[in-house]
Amino acid sequence: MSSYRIQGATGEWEVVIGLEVHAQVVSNAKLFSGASAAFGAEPNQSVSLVDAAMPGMLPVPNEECIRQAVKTGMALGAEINRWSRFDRKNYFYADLPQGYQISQLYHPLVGEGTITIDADEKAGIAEARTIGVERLHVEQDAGKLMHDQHPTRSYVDLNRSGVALMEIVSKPDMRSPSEAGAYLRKLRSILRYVGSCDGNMEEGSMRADVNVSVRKAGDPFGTRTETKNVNSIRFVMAAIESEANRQVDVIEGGGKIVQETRLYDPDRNETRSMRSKEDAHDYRYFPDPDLLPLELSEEFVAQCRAELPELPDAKRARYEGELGLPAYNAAVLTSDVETARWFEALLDAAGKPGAEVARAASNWLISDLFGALNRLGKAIDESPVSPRQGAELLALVADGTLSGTLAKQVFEIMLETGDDPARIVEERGLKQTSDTGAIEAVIAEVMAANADKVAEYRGGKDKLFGFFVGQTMKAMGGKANPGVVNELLKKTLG
Ligand SMILES: Nc1ncnc2c1ncn2[C@@H]1O[C@H](COP(=O)(O)OP(=O)(O)OP(=O)(O)O)[C@@H](O)[C@H]1O
Ligand SMILES: [Mg+2]
Ligand SMILES: [Mg+2]
Repeated sequence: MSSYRIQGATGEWEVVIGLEVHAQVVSNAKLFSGASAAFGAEPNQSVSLVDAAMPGMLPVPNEECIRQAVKTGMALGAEINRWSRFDRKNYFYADLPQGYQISQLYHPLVGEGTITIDADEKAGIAEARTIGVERLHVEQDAGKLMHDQHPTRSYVDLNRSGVALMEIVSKPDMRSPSEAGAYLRKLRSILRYVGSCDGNMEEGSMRADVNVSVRKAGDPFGTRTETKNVNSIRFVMAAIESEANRQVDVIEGGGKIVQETRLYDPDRNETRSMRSKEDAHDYRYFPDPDLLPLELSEEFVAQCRAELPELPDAKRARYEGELGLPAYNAAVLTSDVETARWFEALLDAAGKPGAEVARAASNWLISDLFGALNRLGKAIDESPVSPRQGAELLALVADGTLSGTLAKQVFEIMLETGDDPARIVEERGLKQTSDTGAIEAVIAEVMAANADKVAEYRGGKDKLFGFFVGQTMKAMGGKANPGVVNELLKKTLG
């Protein structure tokens, strides 16, 4: 269990967190209409008669959206309900032309599953934890109101109206802001592996409703508040922290927590009441009469399962086991699907090498390539160096053409010019030399110029060996094979 506690006047408080995540489904068309679901179109350019709720229009479920949700459910290790049903959730708001949202309350598409979060000592997560997922259902998104386009009017953009969302509801299993952060990162990673949601929180394609309550350890759960539509992991963590502290203050001040919807204000780092229980919506849920229940055939379910890619936990275990990578490398390389893809393309280009080369490749990717991408402010799928070029560079190191130092120089030139490493080595004469005659000649010069140090070394000052290596390498412009230099120095110095 997490050791995260809030210190109040009356003792320590435990924080209980449950997250409802809305994830926009990757699909060409919307959940019940053929209009485009793409982000970034001009306002109201992707609106069909169904999305605008014209009278007499009938919804038709988009099989692709259902497929994405089923695959996501499978990736969460959840039960897939072969029979589910759509319900109308009725409420009145200007961004909702139908006057109701088609959702699934009573019979969701996906039942209970789990998400495992890793131990993270720095974040105070002592050991890996399995967080329960209550359900996953599909529903329609609403449109977007714009209040900043005109001094006295609000505009509505219905492009998002009817786009498919997956609502993924966790159990109240998290106990600290860090655990909530880790849960969201892991969920986002899984969604991206499956390809069912791009997980882009800035563009709003993944957002979280944050349910928080506090209690003394061992007590029953307290009353929760729900902070709606938080759009970054950092804000989710901050909202939990501030809301939990607020609740402790209220309770210790003799007050009561009311179950209510709140909003997080990042500028003031506080949550504010949006609507309280008294004016809580009665959504008057009922089965949508325009839609038949969803019945999934065995073939459809089997096909979804067959399409499921290797998922982050399995991939990581394979990297550690089959490829023999250190645990840290395996974790870093699998945490995000683009990185794993790049790494696997690198291994493919290297001809599916054994453990030693795989490890060298993983180290190079994590330190050199990530370092460079960081500097350039680029994501891995925008890397100026391709996996094939990376593999070629690593091969030049493996066959002794390049030393580690030279490889770094060549890599810098690759980043600048986009050229292949072999060509750079050829054109700029950056080859490492193992020519013993040339190296011996340089060693002789170095020893002549440092006769005093040679005497000290021979008198027992072993530490000086590194000095001679350094001098020799420097005199050879970094191009000598360090193995050969070491060997020859040992022989010559005695
Ligand atoms: N005492 C509690 N403290 C913190 N979180 C809780 C507590 N009880 C329930 N939760 C969490 O609150 C969330 C409830 O979500 P759910 O979708 O079931 O209902 P809802 O919020 O009432 O409905 P809506 O989808 O309309 O917002 C879940 O994530 C659950 O884990
Ligand atoms: Mg909910
Ligand atoms: Mg809710």
